Amino acid sequence: MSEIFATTGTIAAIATAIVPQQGSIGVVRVSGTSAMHIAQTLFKTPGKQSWESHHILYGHICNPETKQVVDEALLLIMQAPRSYTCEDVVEFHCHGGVIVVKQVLRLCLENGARLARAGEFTLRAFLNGRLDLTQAESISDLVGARSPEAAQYALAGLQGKLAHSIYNLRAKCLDILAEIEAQIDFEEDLTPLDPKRIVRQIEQVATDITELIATADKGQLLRTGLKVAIVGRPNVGKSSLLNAWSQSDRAIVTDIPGTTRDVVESELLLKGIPIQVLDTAGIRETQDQVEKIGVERSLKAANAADLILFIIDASQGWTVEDEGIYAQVKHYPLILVINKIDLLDEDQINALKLQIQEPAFQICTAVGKNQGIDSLEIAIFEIIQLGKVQTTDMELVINQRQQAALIRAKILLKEVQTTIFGKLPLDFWTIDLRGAIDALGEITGENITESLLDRIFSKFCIGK
Ligand SMILES: Nc1nc2c(c(=O)[nH]1)N(C=O)[C@@H](CNc1ccc(C(=O)N[C@@H](CCC(=O)O)C(=O)O)cc1)CN2
Ligand SMILES: Nc1nc2c(ncn2[C@@H]2O[C@H](COP(=O)(O)OP(=O)(O)OP(=O)(O)O)[C@@H](O)[C@H]2O)c(=O)[nH]1
Ligand SMILES: [Mg+2]
Repeated sequence: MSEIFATTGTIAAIATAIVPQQGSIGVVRVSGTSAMHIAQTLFKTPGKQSWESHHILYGHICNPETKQVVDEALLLIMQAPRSYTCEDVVEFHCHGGVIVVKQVLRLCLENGARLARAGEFTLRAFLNGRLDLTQAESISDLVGARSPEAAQYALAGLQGKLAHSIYNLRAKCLDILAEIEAQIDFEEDLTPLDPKRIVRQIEQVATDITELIATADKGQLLRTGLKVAIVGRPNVGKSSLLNAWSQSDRAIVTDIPGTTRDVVESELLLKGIPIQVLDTAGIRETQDQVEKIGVERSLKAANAADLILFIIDASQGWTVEDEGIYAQVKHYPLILVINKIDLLDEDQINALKLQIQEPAFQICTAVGKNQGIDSLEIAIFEIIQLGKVQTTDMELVINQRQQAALIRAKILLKEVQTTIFGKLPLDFWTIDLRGAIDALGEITGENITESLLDRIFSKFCIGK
């Protein structure tokens, strides 16, 4: 057994974010058989207080060797199995900042604990049966959530919504498997299986799996967000767009072409999806050394973006320069932003629109007047949902690991159906069905390898 499976030993870590000279309270968490002993060694209470589970004690944390007081603090005791890890847990609630919590952690390490690895508290919670793997992953998502919506989905996962669906699907597969195996073992005594019914049952499971798979894109968007680059020739209103959209004065706006020299970033949320907006230097042929580098950076930003907002100045029409830039970026997901429409009347706008056939997604704005941001957001939403199953009514989202396992399960279920249609012997039906059951078990952690656990939990932060 590798070390990651070892739940022996008492672990300790700082559980709160540590920021020098900040944070009013800092928590050091200890879990394992020596936790209570460590607390009793380090924590001195005035008078008599009861050391009971789920009680908080007031006192002082002292260095047992020097008798020096390190902090005035609170101690929270949670005795096994009624704790996060299902082990004995004690928490020292100290004063914040870095110095005190580090001293307290060190005292714990000097008195019988070892430093916890990343995710080790949650790993123990998983190994001791408090959480399944999807719930453990949700904790990591909850801590890392970048929007309230993302946090809400993570919480749904923590409460077992996904685990529940997967258990149900796996149970259905197990029922089908049991029926086939009974048929193999007691062929003479049982009425023959109806292949059509089995195929139908498998189809139902596969359909449910497909629905779950469709939530992965949304999960991915909520987790990693979207990188959006604004590109176009100088003076079309790129920086004005960044400012209007992020409701800030992040970028400098002037009527001098070539104002923006470097990539300017701003973060915003669109229905819970974190969006990193990059304003770039206007693209043009230039002899200016600094501007040249800026233009290179613009193209690089466009390259690295998930989506490009290609912006033109409506009052100038679709120019040769626009055409040139468009040729360089048209193979990316792209929205054409026709800006400064306040300078045109309706007929002129319509004429311009007729002239521009290409990009499928076009919007008209006057970002200098704060107009059109709503249509931009609608267009973005359309482009990222394009061609995908509507997932808004699903109250859960899956991650890429879960998606990979579900895709494997689905492929194997299709194989089972092919086997049944091919009239192969019953033994053959069970092979891929077992494979699908294993793939589903990998999601919840019923069927899991060490290296997979290692990969999942090492992504956590220390103390979680
Ligand atoms: N101070 C502190 N806050 C925290 C945590 C923690 O470990 N410490 N958590 C950690 O991430 C989260 C809460 N998770 C927890 C889950 C279970 C138990 C627990 O003691 N459960 C027992 C008792 C329940 C009861 O009395 O009914 C149990 O389920 O048996 C504690 C915290 C968020 N806030
Ligand atoms: N009338 C009108 N003017 C606008 C609009 N948007 C931007 N402008 C003006 O256009 C000029 C250029 O705007 P910027 O946002 O600096 O343009 P840019 O594309 O970032 O320019 P560079 O950084 O030089 O590439 C400024 O004078 C803006 O006030 C708009 O919607 N309507
Ligand atoms: Mg600019």
